[in-house]
Amino acid sequence: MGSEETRIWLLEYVQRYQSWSLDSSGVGKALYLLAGVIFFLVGFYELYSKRVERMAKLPPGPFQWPKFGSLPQLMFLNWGRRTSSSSSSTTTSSLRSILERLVTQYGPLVFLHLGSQSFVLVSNGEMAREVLDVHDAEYYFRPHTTVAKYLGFEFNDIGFSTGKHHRLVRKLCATQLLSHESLNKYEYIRNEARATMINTVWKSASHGNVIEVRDLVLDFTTNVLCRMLLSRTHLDIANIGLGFKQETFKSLVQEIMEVVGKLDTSMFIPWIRWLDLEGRTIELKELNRRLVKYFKGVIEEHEKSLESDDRAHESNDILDVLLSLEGDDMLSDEAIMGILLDMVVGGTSPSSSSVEWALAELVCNPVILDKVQSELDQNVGRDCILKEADLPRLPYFQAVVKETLRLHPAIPLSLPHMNIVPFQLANYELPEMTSVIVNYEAIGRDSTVWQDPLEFKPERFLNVEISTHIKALEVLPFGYGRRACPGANLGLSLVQLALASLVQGFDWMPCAGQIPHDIDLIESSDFICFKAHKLQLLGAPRLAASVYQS
Ligand code: HEM
Repeated sequence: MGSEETRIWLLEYVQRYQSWSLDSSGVGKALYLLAGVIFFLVGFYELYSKRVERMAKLPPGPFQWPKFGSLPQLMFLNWGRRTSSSSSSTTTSSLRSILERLVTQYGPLVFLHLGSQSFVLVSNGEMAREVLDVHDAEYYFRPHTTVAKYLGFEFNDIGFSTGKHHRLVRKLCATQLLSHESLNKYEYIRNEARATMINTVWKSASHGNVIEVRDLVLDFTTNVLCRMLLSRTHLDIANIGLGFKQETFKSLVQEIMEVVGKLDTSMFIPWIRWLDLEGRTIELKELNRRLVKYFKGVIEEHEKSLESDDRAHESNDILDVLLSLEGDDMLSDEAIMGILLDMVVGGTSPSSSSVEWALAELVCNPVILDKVQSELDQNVGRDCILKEADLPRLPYFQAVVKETLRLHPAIPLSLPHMNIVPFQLANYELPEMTSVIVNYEAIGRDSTVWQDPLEFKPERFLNVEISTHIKALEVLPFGYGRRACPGANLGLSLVQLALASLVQGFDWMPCAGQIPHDIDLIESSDFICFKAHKLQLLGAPRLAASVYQS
C-alpha cells in the first residue's frame, strides 16, 4: 500500500470510528465497554502479578481470597470434628487438629492471611529457633488487641507490654518478684496451702466422695498466688468491703479465661471493631472495671498498711514490694495491676492443668503410678508428707513431670510474637506486623525428634537433662527467649509439690464402674489446654491419719 493509499485508508477508518462513537445504536457503547474491560484486566493483571510476586516470598499456606485471606476456608473446615491419634488415646482439639492438618499439608512454617491480619504458624524447633533465639529482638512485640488493652491495663502488664517497660518488669521479676530468694521466702505459703489441699482430699476420700482434681488443684494454686501477691486467699475477696457479691478471685479469673478464649471477627478485620459484633469489647470493659475496683481497693489497703510504722520497712507480699519501688523502678497503678493479674492468671491455670494431666496419665498407666509411689516410699517413707527439699531425690517422679509438660504443654500455642518491620524468616520475607504463633505442642510431639511422640513414656527423661532438650528447642513448655515464662520456677514448684503430695498421700482410681482405660485424654481448645472433661477420681489414703491433719 502506497503512502497516499495509507493516508486515505486511515482517514476512512477514523471517520468510520467517529461515526461509530457518535452512533447511539450500541456499537459505540460496546467499544467503551470493551475498553473498560481491557483496562480492568490490565489493572488486575498488574495487581495480581505483584500479588503473586509478593506471595512467592511468603511461607506456604492455604489460598488467600482478596480482602478475606484464608478466613473462608478455615471457617468452613469442620471445627467440631475431633481427630483421634492412632498410637495413643490422646485426642487433639478441633482448632489444633485444623492446625495439625495445615502443618501436614504445608510444613513447619505456614502463612495464614486472615482478614487483614497476617499469621505465621511455626511448628518445629529449627524454625522456632529463628523466631525465639536468633531474631528474638525483632519478634518479641505483641499486637495491640482489645484483650491487651483491657486486661493488659493499656499494655502496661508483662505479657502485652514491649520496649523499656517490658524490660523493666522482666528485670523486676527476675531479681525480686520471682527470684530464687523470693520463692524460698514463700515456701511456707506453698506448704500451708498444700496441707489444706491434702486435708480436703482426705476428708472427701473418707466419705467415699468423688474428687474433682482440677477444682482441687486450682484452689491450691490460687491460694498460693493470692497469698504471695496480696497476703490473702481468694476466698477473702468477698469480704473486703467493695460491694462485691460473693465475688472471688477464682471466679474472676475463670471469666477472664472464657473471654480471652473466644475468637472474635474484629481480631481479623480490625476496621469493624467499633461495631463490637460479638459484644466482646463491652465484656472486656466490664471485666476491666471490676478488676480495677478490686485492685484499687487492695492497693489502698496495702498503702495504708505500709505507711503505718510497724510495716514500713518490712515487705511481706509481692504487692508490698511493688509499692515500695523507688526512682526509675517506680510503677504506675496500671502497671501494678497488670503485673498482679498476669501472675494470677499465668500462675494458677497452667500449673493446675499440668497436675490434672499428670494425674490422668498416671491413673491411665497404673504401672507408672506404681513406680512413682515406690520411689516416694523409698525416699520419703510413709510417716510424713514430703518436703520440697525431697523433690530432687525423686528422678522417676521428675521424669513424669517433664513428660507431662512435653506431651501436654499447658500453653500449646504461644501468644503472638510480632515483628514491627518487615523481616526475613528462613528464606521468606514476612510483612511487618505479622503475628508469629509458636506451636509448642507440635514441637514437643515432633516425630522426627521424639520416638512414639504421643505415648506417655517418662523413661525418655531419665538419663537426659530436660535443659539439653530445651537448649535444642525440642521441648518448650515455658517458651523461650524474651517472652519465655518468668514464672517457670514457681510453676514447676507448684506442679511438683501438688502432684507429689497427691500421689504420695493417696491411691488413685477411676470412679465406680470405670476402668483406667475409660479415662479420656481429650484436650480442650482453650488458650490454656485443660482436659476437655474434668478429671474425676476416687482417692484412698495411704499414710497415717495424723499426716493429713497437721
Ligand atoms: C506450669 C506452669 C506454667 C506454664 C506451663 C507456663 C507457660 C508459659 C509459656 C509457654 C509462656 C510463653 C508464651 C509465649 O511464648 O508467648 C508463658 C509466659 C508467661 N507466663 Fe507462664 N507458665 C507457667 C506458670 C507461670 C507462673 C507461675 C507465672 C507467674 C507467677 C507465669 C507468668 C507468665 C507471664 C507473665 C508470661 C508472659 C511473659 C512475657 O510475655 O514477657 N507463668 N508461660
